[in-house]
Amino acid sequence: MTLEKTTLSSDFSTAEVYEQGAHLATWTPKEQPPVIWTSTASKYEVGTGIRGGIPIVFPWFNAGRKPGLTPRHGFVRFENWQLVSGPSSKDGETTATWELNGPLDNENFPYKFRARFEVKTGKALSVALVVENLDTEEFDCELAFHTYFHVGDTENTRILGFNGASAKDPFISPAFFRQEGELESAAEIDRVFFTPPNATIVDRVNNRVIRTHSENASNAIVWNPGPEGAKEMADLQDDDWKRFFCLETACIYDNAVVIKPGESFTLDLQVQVESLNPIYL
Ligand SMILES: O=P(O)(O)OC[C@H]1O[C@@H](O)[C@H](O)[C@@H](O)[C@@H]1O
Repeated sequence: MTLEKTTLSSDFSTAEVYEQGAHLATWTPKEQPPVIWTSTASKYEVGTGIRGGIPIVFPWFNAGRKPGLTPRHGFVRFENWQLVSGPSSKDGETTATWELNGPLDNENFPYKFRARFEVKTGKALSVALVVENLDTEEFDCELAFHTYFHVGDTENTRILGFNGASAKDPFISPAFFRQEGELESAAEIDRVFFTPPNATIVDRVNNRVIRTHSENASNAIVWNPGPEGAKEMADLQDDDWKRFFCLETACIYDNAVVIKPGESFTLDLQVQVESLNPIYL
């Protein structure tokens, strides 16, 4: 069975969003390489996550904050979301919205909720995940956009914005540390920052910078599997670790969000691309 996909085209850029997971797979500004990347080895199968794009992580991140939470990164990326509005175009931007209603069949999150994923593609890409609590009890949850960014060479990429931030990195040690200096490579890293994902990605090979901004996120995570990790992942080509890294927009760990009955929380992300200015080299 093939996965249903919607294409949002605007005067400036194109986005493709799959119904399964409301998964934005690509975002490509006109006459440029993709900014949001998906693996050519990705499987587009029912019940299997797409390797790339913007996987929506909810209601827990990774293995979650207590034992026994499966699947990794929550279950909504494997569910079919419904396109409820759009795509519609106005003033050079195209928008569309998908919706998913819970509870779903997961004993670890039995609450009634509505999740909406809003996409706007134009000169910039804007996405928002709005989670509404329709239950009689409050719940807490972790949320993330696990975004895969395309760069020419992860080892020749700078990521500016996390100098001085509190951080944790399982590749280094389980302890907290302070990020000293900017990230001078986007390769072989799994680092959680306790600061929002307001960053400038300097891609010297594609001669451009990608800017990311979020109003409501509390954490940023930078992840790339490196050469050994990529070999172990069936839906990545062996050298794909050179072509992408994830910069995640998140509220995780102690920044998990409590949503009261009748209230909602919005996780947002804006992505812009511009030519490389030598001040960033
Ligand atoms: O393979 P998944 O579930 O899409 O997750 C991708 C990666 O996500 C990262 O956040 C994790 O730290 C990695 O361990 C994991 O491999």
